[in-house]
Amino acid sequence: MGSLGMYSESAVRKKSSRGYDVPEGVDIRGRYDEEFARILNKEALLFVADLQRTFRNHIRYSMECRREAKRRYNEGAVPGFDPATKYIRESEWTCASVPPAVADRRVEITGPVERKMIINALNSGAKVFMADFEDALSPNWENLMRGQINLKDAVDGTISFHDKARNKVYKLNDQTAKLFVRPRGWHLPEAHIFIDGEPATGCLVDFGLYFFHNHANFRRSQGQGSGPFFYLPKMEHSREAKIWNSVFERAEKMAGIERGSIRATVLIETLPAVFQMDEILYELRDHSVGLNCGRWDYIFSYVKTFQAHLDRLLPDRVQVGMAQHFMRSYSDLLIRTCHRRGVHAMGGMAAQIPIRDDPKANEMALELVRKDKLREAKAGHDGTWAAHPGLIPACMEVFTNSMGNAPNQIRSARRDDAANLTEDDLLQQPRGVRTLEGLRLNTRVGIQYLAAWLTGTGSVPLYNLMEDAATAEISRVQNWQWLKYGVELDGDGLGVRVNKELFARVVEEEMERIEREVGKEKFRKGMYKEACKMFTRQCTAPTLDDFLTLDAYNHIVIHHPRELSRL
Ligand SMILES: CC(=O)SCCNC(=O)CCNC(=O)[C@H](O)C(C)(C)COP(=O)(O)OP(=O)(O)OC[C@H]1O[C@@H](n2cnc3c(N)ncnc32)[C@H](O)[C@@H]1OP(=O)(O)O
Ligand SMILES: O=CC(=O)O
Ligand SMILES: [Mg+2]
Repeated sequence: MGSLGMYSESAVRKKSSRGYDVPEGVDIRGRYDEEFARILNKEALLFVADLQRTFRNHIRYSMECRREAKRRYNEGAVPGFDPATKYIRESEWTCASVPPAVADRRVEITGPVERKMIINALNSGAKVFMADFEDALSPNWENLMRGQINLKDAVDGTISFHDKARNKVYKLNDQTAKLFVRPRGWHLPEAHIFIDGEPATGCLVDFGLYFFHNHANFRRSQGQGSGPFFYLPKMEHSREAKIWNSVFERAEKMAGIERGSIRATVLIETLPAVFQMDEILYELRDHSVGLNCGRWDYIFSYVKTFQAHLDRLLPDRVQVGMAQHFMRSYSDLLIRTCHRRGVHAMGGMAAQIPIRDDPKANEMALELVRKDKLREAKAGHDGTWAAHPGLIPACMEVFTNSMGNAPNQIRSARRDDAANLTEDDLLQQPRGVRTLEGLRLNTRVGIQYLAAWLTGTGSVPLYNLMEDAATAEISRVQNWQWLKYGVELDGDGLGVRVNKELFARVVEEEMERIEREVGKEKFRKGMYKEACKMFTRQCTAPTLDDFLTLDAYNHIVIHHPRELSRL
């Protein structure tokens, strides 16, 4: 448990906030629950408030810089390497050595912080489980607070789950995966916790509460003396990594643990960040365990960054794979950068999941996953992601065949050849066609994903693929761009220009198809109509919303006493 020594007496003064016992300046507007109150105790809230107060101006400035960069890209600029930080890219330095507890990360499973899934993931045979508050989670109050409770029980080793329908009890095995936690991105507020009259920053809430309650137990039971471990999403610049580094240092100081105990893997999943990989590792050099190719957000970011560049339109979403030159270049440069700096270069997520009712289709899906993992292992990645426990044996086999008994390829796959990759390689426009069927699929997937998200589910199987916030974003921004610029699509061999009338017809027809596919009852009870309205607005808006989940978030914020609230 943390010490309160660094905070003043007045700051810990007791004040009631809708039943919660809170420090001065903190207001909890989410539903009261006795179990939540154990997570939201005064000391933990004080720690979160301290992080918020210390870093809020830095965060605000970083978000302003994002807006400024967007303005430049929209005026025709393209991202590139920063001449001012050439010395960081060109000088020789390494990150702190990899903690033994996480030397071998050949397969990592990911999933939302849902109770049964946490147990299944920790028992899955993967080396690491990334518990997700981000792409895979709909961040409503219940999910977030239950997620914190679940993680605490997981770290304590006491987590269990009784599936009453199947009369099955879930418990942890003796051997479990190592836990990493992914807090939300910098852009998302937490509107159920106000600090000094403003919504808290979502990721500081996720990180702060998890760290406060678990650092000691984690280091004892999981980290072999180091940790806790994190994944950091959606950064666009090393200044954002610098904030995380300072957050970690402050947390270590509060906990009285050695500097460099906390370790994090940064997802390189925005286009600007690929030009900042050395700089990001440099800022986090005492706290880093590598980088990861977050390919889905990366594709989303390519469209978003080039939203106003008509000469850089993407083909249909299904055609933008890792074999495209710009994607392969990104993965190769990430491997080279990480290995030069002595840390893991993690691969990403293949979208295929097991198909239970069709063995032939299942084998084809597995084969696609194997092929993707083989490319990653041969390229020099140290491990990869799996979306489902059923994929772990295949991923494990591919990486073990490639790496043998070595825990990783940090020393053996230097990939110095990738040092020659240029800005042009990283930005090369992907090849492929844009089709009416692509517009239809984007629409069908986007609406169904949003409908699930609004009802509390952040990752879903759709058409035998995993869909989450990152994959759904591609559907949204691609539709927006095609509509905005009246792009010509291939519609069964005929050129069809996208406009509002065509899109309205596509939306109507795809809604009918969704209703047929999910059944009338589920369609009526679900939030498909609300999702359709939201998705349509986002695709037809005059300016592109930065994130799908920012608008949608307003619809899942519930303040107590019960009232729907808009930020
Ligand atoms: C772009 C990115 O950011 S990728 C990372 C973020 N995305 C994710 O993490 C997605 C994680 N995966 C998932 O959420 C799920 O696998 C889905 C939604 C894609 C598919 O879910 P379902 O259709 O419910 O899977 P299915 O019915 O086959 O599940 C079978 C069993 O596996 C379990 N399972 C499935 N996926 C996972 C997982 N990722 N972690 C742990 N357990 C899982 C289920 O809980 C179920 O357990 P049970 O048999 O004990 O009841
Ligand atoms: O977070 C992972 C991604 O692909 O996006
Ligand atoms: Mg992502």
